[in-house]
Amino acid sequence: MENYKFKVSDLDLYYGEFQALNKINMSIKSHQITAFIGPSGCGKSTFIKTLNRMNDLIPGVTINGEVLLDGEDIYASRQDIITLRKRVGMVFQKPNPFPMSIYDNITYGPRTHGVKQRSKLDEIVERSLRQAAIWDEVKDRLKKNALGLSGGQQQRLCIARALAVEPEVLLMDEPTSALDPISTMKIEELAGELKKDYTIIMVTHNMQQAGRISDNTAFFLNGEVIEFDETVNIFNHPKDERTENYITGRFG
Ligand SMILES: Nc1ncnc2c1ncn2[C@@H]1O[C@H](COP(=O)(O)OP(=O)(O)OP(=O)(O)O)[C@@H](O)[C@H]1O
Repeated sequence: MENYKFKVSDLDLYYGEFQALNKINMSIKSHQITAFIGPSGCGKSTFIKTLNRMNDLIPGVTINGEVLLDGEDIYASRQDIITLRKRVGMVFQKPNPFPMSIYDNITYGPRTHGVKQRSKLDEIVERSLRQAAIWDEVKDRLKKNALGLSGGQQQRLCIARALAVEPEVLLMDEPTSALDPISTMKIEELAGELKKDYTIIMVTHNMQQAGRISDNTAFFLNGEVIEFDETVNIFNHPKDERTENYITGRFG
């Protein structure tokens, strides 16, 4: 049997009367990078947020269908959102460090989950920052405010913060769109490293990026998944004409 982390069936999402997602069916494999591409407003961000329940608590949002994480329905009433968000972490488009020290940014999540011992917190800080490939740049300034870091460093700090609670999945919503090319390259390399330990799901506007780093790609259009396949197939032999038109730059 294939090793699927998420299995999404017939997922619809409405903002009020407006249907933003229409019958999404998708199985997402563990320890791979899955990319979501498609023109602006097609539902990529809305969909990625359904995977850790970031939008069903918005007033007026209705969700139908099923999202299984390791076979368990994350929308079942017994599901605890705090636990879900610990398992499925998220990094946003704009780096959003908390206005506090680098050390406190990283330890915020673990402390919330009850880790108090100083030596344990120190260990988490070093491990997370190393995993996010930023340890060497910040190890001598852990007590300095995180807002003093560059944009690219802030984004790697946010990745480290997400990793500090040892999630299983990392959702990334256009994590490099606010970054320069060198920082972008670092985050792409990092994603490639992290997939050994985590399942990574990423929204990107940048098709070259999807082509470079993802194993699987879903093409979204008007709230539907038009095509979902291995990235090499999506880019070299798309089955749907709309996918082909999009990846060859004919619209979007
Ligand atoms: N909170 C909200 N309330 C009402 N409509 C919303 C809300 N968030 C998104 N939408 C609408 O849902 C649709 C999908 O938006 P979404 O942000 O998921 O698209 P996207 O593919 O991620 O776009 P982009 O690439 O521009 O970020 C859009 O028409 C958007 O206007």
